[in-house]
Amino acid sequence: MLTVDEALKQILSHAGRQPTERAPLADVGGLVLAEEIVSDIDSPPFAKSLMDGYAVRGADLVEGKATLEVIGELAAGRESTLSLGPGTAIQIMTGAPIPTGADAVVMVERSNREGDQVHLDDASFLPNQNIMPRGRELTSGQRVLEPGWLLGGPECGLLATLGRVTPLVHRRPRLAVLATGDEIVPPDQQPASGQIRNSNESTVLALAQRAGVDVASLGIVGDDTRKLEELIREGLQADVLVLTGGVSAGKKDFVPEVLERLGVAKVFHHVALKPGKPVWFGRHADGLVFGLPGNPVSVLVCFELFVRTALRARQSRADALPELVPATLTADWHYPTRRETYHPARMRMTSSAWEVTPLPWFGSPDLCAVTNANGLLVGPVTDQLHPAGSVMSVLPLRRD
Ligand SMILES: Nc1nc2c(c(=O)[nH]1)N[C@H]1C(S)=C(S)[C@@H](COP(=O)(O)OP(=O)(O)OC[C@H]3O[C@@H](n4cnc5c(N)ncnc54)[C@H](O)[C@@H]3O)O[C@H]1N2
Ligand code: MOO
Repeated sequence: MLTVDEALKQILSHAGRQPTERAPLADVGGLVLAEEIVSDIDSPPFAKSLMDGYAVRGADLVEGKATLEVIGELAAGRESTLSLGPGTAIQIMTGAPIPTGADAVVMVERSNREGDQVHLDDASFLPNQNIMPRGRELTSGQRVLEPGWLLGGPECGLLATLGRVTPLVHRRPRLAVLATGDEIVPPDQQPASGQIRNSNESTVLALAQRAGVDVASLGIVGDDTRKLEELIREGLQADVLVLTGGVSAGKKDFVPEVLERLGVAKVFHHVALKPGKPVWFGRHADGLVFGLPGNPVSVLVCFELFVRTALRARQSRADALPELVPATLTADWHYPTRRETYHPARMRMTSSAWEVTPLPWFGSPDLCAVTNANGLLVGPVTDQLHPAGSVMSVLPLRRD
């Protein structure tokens, strides 16, 4: 059986790429850039004042002191026609262009104005202070963003600075989810004897929405190959189709055979993972299909490990793989397991490191325990006890 690491490598190599498109800057937050961005401007475009105060010639100040004649005023947004001669100052606002002749700005708090005269007293005065030179942030011709970068606040702000209002991005992935199983009923229904409500769809939709993906729900299909085929066909229109249930060894576990019959090429089935062992992954012409085991925590773990990685890889993100963090066990943990286990846990940052405490948990159907978790503690294959103080790996569960 594949290990989790081997399965992740398979996902990276089969993920494919989302097509690229130009999108309005207002819509690209959370998407991934697909072009190199080279600045065609200097920023700031002119030397500007970083403070409200007086533009001066450093040579006029002795130990930060001078009395100067104020010859004008400069607000941000105005171009300066004034120039500074010996013994003069110009009142200037933050963001305004530095006038010719000035080489420092003294903050207004260090001044005392009397009519056209200003007395300056700035004990910490330094030449060139409070001026941001032209091109200090970036210069024309400088490469500022690379393909594969996630567009967050600073990146979108920088694109706006450069006037790049329709950047080339990887199209937002579309994910469709289909829950399978005769016993599953919609959450707004009262389950009859032997039935349970569909929790997996809501779990997957919420995780996918938070991952910045467009989502569609295909509802529930019973264990009926003809109906399954029909709905899977519809689901294959999405970039990523996620099915839940019907992938293990039961007599009605039809999902793998129907997928293969519809031309989805199996990449793997079964990973040495708990929960989530029967997970199925395949690809077709334009997209990917995950058959997640029906148990609710298997769905969560497989989404965090595999679906999220695929979504990131399809957008060419360099950080596609799950990022585990080291954390110190707060108490002895005896968890003998023959499959690498992702166990609900609470992480806490101390002054110097992460600590982790496994939570009480009754296995893959126990979703309730996970609502208290902020991480999945990785239990390696072992029958040995992990003593308190051991450094373990944890997969953080981000809720923001
Ligand atoms: N003989 C074997 N039996 C099982 C194996 C195995 O290797 N050999 N694997 C076990 C493991 S591990 C898991 S996990 C489950 C997964 O099985 P399936 O993917 O076929 O899932 P189902 O049997 O359809 O459902 C499992 C469980 O989850 C509940 N479920 C299903 N869908 C939903 C939903 N949408 N919302 C909430 N709960 C759902 C379902 O009622 C079952 O209780 O197989 C083991 N068996
Ligand atoms: O792997 Mo199953 O997901 O243990 O419950």
